[in-house]
Amino acid sequence: MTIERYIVYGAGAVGSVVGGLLYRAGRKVCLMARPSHVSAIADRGLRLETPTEVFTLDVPAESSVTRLKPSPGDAILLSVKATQTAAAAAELAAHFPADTPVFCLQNGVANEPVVATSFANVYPVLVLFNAVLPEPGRVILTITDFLAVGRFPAGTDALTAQVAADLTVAGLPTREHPDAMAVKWGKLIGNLNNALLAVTDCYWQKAFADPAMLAMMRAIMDEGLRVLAAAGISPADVTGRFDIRAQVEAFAARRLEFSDTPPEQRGYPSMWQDLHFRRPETEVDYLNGEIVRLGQQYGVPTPINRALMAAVAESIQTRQGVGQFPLERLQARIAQGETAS
Ligand SMILES: NC(=O)C1=CN([C@@H]2O[C@H](COP(=O)(O)OP(=O)(O)OC[C@H]3O[C@@H](n4cnc5c(N)ncnc54)[C@H](OP(=O)(O)O)[C@@H]3O)[C@@H](O)[C@H]2O)C=CC1
Ligand SMILES: CC(C)(CO)C(=O)C(=O)O
Repeated sequence: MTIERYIVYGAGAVGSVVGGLLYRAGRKVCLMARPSHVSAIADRGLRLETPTEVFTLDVPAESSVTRLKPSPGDAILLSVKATQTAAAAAELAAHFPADTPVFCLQNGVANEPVVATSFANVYPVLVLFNAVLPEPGRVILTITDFLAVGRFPAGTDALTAQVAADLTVAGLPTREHPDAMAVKWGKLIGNLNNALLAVTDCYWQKAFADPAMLAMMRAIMDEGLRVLAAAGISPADVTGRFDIRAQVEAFAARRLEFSDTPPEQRGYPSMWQDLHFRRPETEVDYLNGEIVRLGQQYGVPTPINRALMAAVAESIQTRQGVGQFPLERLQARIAQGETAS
């Protein structure tokens, strides 16, 4: 099979960037998005802002899959939050044949197994860029790095090669990886910090310029790595620079450069966006929650990730948005948890 059309299911921040750039590169694309985003795109086009360019795209967008006629060259790029994966997979399975390839452009490690119960060809995709959808019809790509794609549960094939090539031509450098789930475990360790930045109201560049935030990020990731080691899970090193501690050090060395990031270039993690936009839920159960559950199973204490989960849950419950737990408050909560356990 050759992919002839990309259907982006759940075109929010990530899906709009990927779908928009693929469309701009001449690929056939349809975004499946919420009605407000679809009508803004129909009225004014999709405004895509990257660190170097701003352009508007008349990319096709629909709010229901029932408006699409399935075709043998279709591939689905799934970019809903992990909390929405089961519902998305059920809707997709009712409309598309079971051999339709589904690429999971999502964080966490729980999406692919769910999608694989309905679809035979499932592909984990590592997304290492930051995007924000501040309002319907407008998406901002703030920090760009690279993507990686493989088959689920393992391997690569002709479609991973095509997707890597298509995304790379579109301006999103993408490599194939034979153990993409191990790559996703590695990404999950970094994503444990999403909760920290959300509850302290911080963006990536500022966090990497702040020694106290760096120390906390390291403690969060170390706890996660201890749990994975006990569980026998080896997160993959995709870049050759994926020693997480070394990365933190490297970022620390760029402190001055990062401490002066203009507002439009600030990278806020997806969970910060969830709290900021007062969304009803976050992915915390699929990120820090994985570590807490595995820690429980393998007898590794996880007071830091537990405290982060509780802080995110409390922020959602009170609907007070980001920044409800400045670092000192969070540290006090962690200490309380350590004493209690
Ligand atoms: N943003 C980022 O920088 C990055 C995010 N990621 C990961 O990528 C994934 C997507 O994140 P992100 O793009 O930020 O999330 P968003 O919430 O911005 O995008 C998901 C979109 O899908 C929509 N949606 C859900 N169900 C449907 C449906 N049935 N039909 C149409 N639209 C639907 C949601 O609408 P609604 O909100 O109304 O439910 C939302 O607009 C997550 O797993 C995230 O962790 C990975 C790397 C970077
Ligand atoms: C890549 C990164 C860390 C970008 O913020 C992300 O995965 C997220 O926001 O969820």
